[in-house]
This record gives sequence, C-alpha cells and structure tokens, in this order.
Amino acid sequence: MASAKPPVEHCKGINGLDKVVLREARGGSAEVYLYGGQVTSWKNIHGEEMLFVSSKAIFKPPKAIRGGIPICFPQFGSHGTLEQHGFARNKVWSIDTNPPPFPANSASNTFVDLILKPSDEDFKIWPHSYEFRLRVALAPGGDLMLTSRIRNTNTDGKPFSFTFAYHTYFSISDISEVRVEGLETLDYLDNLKEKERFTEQGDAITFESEVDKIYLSTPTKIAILDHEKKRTFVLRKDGLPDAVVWNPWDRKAKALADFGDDEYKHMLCVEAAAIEKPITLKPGEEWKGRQELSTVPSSYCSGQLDPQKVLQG
Ligand SMILES: O=P(O)(O)OC[C@H]1O[C@H](O)[C@H](O)[C@@H](O)[C@@H]1O
Repeated sequence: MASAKPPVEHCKGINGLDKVVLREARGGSAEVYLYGGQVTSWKNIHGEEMLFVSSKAIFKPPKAIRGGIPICFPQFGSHGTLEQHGFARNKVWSIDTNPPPFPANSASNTFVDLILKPSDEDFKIWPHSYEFRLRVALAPGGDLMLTSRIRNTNTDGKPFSFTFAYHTYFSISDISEVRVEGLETLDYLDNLKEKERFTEQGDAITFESEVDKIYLSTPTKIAILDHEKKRTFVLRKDGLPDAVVWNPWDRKAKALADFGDDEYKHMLCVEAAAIEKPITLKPGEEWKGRQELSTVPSSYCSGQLDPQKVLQG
C-alpha cells in the first residue's frame, strides 16, 4: 500500500541540489531549494503551477535560478556596490532547526525554516554579521506565505542598511492578457530611464513593451488579473512598501542566457520590495518582511473580481 507523502519532505532536486517539498492536505504544494533559499514551485490544489521557472534556468551555483521567488538581499538591483540583487540568491542556505517562535496565529503547520549567515568569505564582501531567517509556509487551502526576519548580529556596534525584494515570477497565459491593479496613480522610478521618477497614469497597468519600474509607497494588496486563465493572483505584503514590475520583452529576453526567447510572454515579475528607503538595523535589531500569495478564480461569481473588493477586501 502506498503511504501518503509527508507534508514536509527533504529531498534532492535538479543537479542533486537539496530541496524541501511542502504539501498541504487539499493538494497544494510548494518547493524550496536551499540554494538561494528559493521557492521554485507553487501549485494550487488542482496541481496547476502558479510560478514561472525558465526552461533554460541553470540550477547550478553560482548562477541564480531564473524563476520562482529569488530573494534579493542585501541589495536590490544595481542600487549599490554589491553584485546585482545581492548575494542571498547565490548562497546555499541551511535548515533552521530552532527558529525563534512565530506569533501563535501563524495558521500553517506546513512550513520550512531556512537560515543564512555570513561566512568569513562573505564578510569580505559585506562586512556585517547577520542572521536571515526565512519561513516558507503553505496555508490550509494552498496560500503561499514567505516571512523574512533579518537581524543585525554585529558585535562591533555598527548598524547596517539593506534593500530587499521577493523577486516573484508569476506564470501567466499571455502578457497581453494580463493587467495589474493596485499601482495606478502611484509614483515610480523607471529603471529603463536611469531611475527617473514618474507618476503612473490610467486605470490599470497593461503590457505592450519592456517594463522595469519600481512603484513607491504601494498598498499592501496588489492584484494580477489573467483573463485567459480566468485567474487572479493576490499579493499581500507587510513591511515592504515598494513593488517592482518587470518584464524583459523580446529584445532583453534574447540577451538573457538562461531565459527562452519567447518566455517573456508567459511570465510577469511583481516584486514586494523595500528599495527607495533602505532598511537600517542597529545591532540586536530585527526587521520583518512578509509576502502572501493567493489566487482567486475569475469565474467566481460573487463579485470578488471587482478590483475594489480584490484590493480592499
Ligand atoms: O537578471 P537578473 O539579475 O535576475 O535581474 C532581472 C531583473 O530584476 C529586476 O526586476 C530588475 O528591476 C531588473 O532590472 C532586472 O533586469
């Protein structure tokens, strides 16, 4: 008799890299690689994949995995002296066997706790001591929750500052069928125009060319509506005021070695982030940033797709 698969399973993934599979009772699942502390799969209770991972993704250090949810820390993008998006996505994280307690109301018992601490080598690149704890949890029903807790453990009395993003790649039917709600009328920095500041116009955001924008002071809830798939992603966030929206489009897609030429049509990055105002921690201080992803079927007929309800409910 086949035994039921465990809710939390440690196993080997592509190229023998360690990964953890989470499964909740109704059939939802997620996969997390210790390499990068990176979620690479999130499936709903029907077994449908919600995240995009490139068919050309290289699951091999030191290249970050192209897709899923890379963690950008301690630097987002090229906004600083470190490598693009910082080093957390290129490190092998460990299982945190004894994490400090979470609030009693964290609804899930299907989760894994990871931890990243600097090695002596890392210290030369970023001379700070820290503990980065990441909990990846599946709620009953399949919502995916990521909680990052970053603590300054410097013993030299020095504060440090960082920027951060959950660089989520959503899987979508077709980029021309998708719109993002919750960011209209906000200010953004345009990465395609030397980070110049603009104000978004119009009702909702749709896509017809390359986009790489950092929206500032965004609401805690953003919706990504996929008309063809009849599915809406709802991203809820806490501690992360900014939101990056990125699609490389055809020209940049061709320039990315680990990304298929046409794959830009089937992905959209919407990234809960803290970029404009870096987070500063004194020794002993801890910062917390949460992202929660859920889906709402658009065929659902109780008015849940009313943008006002999606965004305020
Ligand atoms: O190629 P990567 O280093 O993974 O970065 C991919 C993209 O990430 C973010 O969305 C940035 O805003 C983009 O400027 C960048 O191109």
